Amino acid sequence: MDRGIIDLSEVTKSFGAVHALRGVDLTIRSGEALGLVGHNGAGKSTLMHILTGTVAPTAGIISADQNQRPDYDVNIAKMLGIRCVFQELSLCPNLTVAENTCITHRPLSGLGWRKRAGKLIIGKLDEIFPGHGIMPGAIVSDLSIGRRQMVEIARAFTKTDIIPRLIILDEPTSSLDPSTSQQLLSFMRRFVSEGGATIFISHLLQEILDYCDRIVVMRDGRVVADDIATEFGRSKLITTMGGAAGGHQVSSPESARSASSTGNLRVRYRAKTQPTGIELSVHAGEIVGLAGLAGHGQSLSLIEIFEAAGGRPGRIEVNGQVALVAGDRQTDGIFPLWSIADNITVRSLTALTRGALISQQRAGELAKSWKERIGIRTPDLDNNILSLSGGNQQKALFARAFGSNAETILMDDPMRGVDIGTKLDVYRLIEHEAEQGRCFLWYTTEMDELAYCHKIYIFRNRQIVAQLSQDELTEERVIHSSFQEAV
Ligand SMILES: Nc1ncnc2c1ncn2[C@@H]1O[C@H](COP(=O)(O)OP(=O)(O)OP(=O)(O)O)[C@@H](O)[C@H]1O
Repeated sequence: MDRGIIDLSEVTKSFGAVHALRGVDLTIRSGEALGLVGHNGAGKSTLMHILTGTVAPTAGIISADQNQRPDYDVNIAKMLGIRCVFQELSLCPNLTVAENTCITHRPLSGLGWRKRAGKLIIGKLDEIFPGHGIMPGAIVSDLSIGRRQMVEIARAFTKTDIIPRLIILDEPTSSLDPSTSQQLLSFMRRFVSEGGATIFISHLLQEILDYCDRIVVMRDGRVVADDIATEFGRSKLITTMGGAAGGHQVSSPESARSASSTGNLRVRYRAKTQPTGIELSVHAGEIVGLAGLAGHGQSLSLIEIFEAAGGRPGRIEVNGQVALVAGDRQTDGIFPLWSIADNITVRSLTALTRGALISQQRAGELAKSWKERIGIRTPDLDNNILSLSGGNQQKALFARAFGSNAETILMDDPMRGVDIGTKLDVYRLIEHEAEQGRCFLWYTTEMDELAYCHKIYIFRNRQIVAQLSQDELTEERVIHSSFQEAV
C-alpha cells in the first residue's frame, strides 16, 4: 500500500493569466483509491492531464517509480499503465465500440483484430457492468451518454501488453444512474484490493467518503487537505473546499411538499409506446422530476417536448416558451467556437434585438449578470467557452436557459460536473423561479435531487411506469419501479 507510482512536487500550471495549479504536491500509491474533490475550476482536471502527460507543467518535478522524469509525457504515462477516463468523453463517435478499443491497444492488430477487440471490451464490460446490453459493433454516436461512459471506463481497465496500474476516473458517475454507479464503485474497490490504484473525482461527496481510502481537497489550484477518508465527513469536506460551498447544508426543501398543480397547464406528455396509461403533466410553478434507470426514455421525452413547443396539441401539448439545459454539453449544449458570452445569450437574441440589430450592450449586461449570479469562474466573458472548466461550461448552459424568456425549463440530468456549492445555488434558484411561476421538468440520476420535485415520474423501457408525490418518494420505491412494471 506504500509504493509510490507517481509523485508530484511543487507542480504549477498557467494558461495565460489563469493559474490553474499553484505548487501541488501529490503522491499516488498502489492499492489505494484516492478521492479528489474541489470546486469547479479548482484545477482537478488540469492535474489529471499532467499525470497522463497530455499537459506539461509550467514548473515542478514529476517522479515515476521514485525516479525524477523531466521528460515525462504521454508515452511515459502510457508505459507506466496510467490511464484516464476524462470528463469530456474521448471515444471516436463514428467508430464502433470494438474499433475504439483497438485505438488504445496496439497489440490488437493483424487478422481478426476486430473480433479480438470486441471480445476484450465486452469481457471487461461484463465484469464491471453485468447486464450492460452494449454490442461490440455498436456505433458510439448511437449510444446514450451513460453507455458511452461505460465503454470508456471498461476500455481504461482492459489489458493487453501494458498492465493498467493507475486509473483516473474524472467524474465517471455523473453520467451513470445509481445502480450502474454502484457497479463501478464496487469494481473500483476490487481493482485496488488487487494492487491497482485509482483517482476518483466526483462532486457526489458521499461516493468519495464511502469508497475512497484517502481524500485530497483542492481549492484555487492548491491542495488544501490530504488525509485518510475517515478523517473527513460531509460538512468538513464542504468547508475545506471553501468558496461557495462553505457553510451550506443540504436540506429537504419544504416547498417541494406543497404540490402546486393548480397553475396553468404548461406541458402534457404521453410516451409514444404508451397510448394509454400514465400521462405526464406540468403546471406553472411546478418542479417535476423524471427518474428511473438511465437510457429508459427520460432524455427522449424531454427532446420530444422541446420539439413539440409551438406545435399543435396532440400526444404532446406544450404551452408557452421552452428552454432546454442539456446534460451532454459537448454534443447538445455548447457552441465550441463561440465565446462564453455568446453561448449564454444565444437563447435570448430576439429579446436583445433593437431594430434589426442585436444590442451588444444589452447582450453583455445579460451575460455579466448571469456570470455573477451563477458564479462562472472566468477573467473574461469574451474568452472561448472551451477555456472554462467542465463544470463552469455547464453553468453557462444554466445561465442560457434561466436568462431566457422560457416559462418551462427542461433539464436533462444537468448537474453533470457541477460542484456542490453551485448545485445548492442552482437548487435555490429553481425553487425561487418556480415560486415566480416558472415550471421545471427535471431528469436527474441523483436521488437527492428528487427531493426538490413536487412529483416524480419513473420511466422504464420508454414508458412512464409510476408517478410519485413528494410524500410518497423513497429510494426503494424509485428503484422498485425502475425494475418492475408497477409498484
Ligand atoms: N486550455 C485552457 N485554457 C485556458 N484556461 C484553462 C484551460 N484549461 C483549464 N483552464 C482553466 O484552469 C482552471 C482549472 O480548470 P480545471 O478544468 O482543471 O478545473 P476542475 O477542478 O477540473 O473543474 P471542474 O470541476 O469544473 O471540472 C479553470 O479556471 C479553467 O478555466
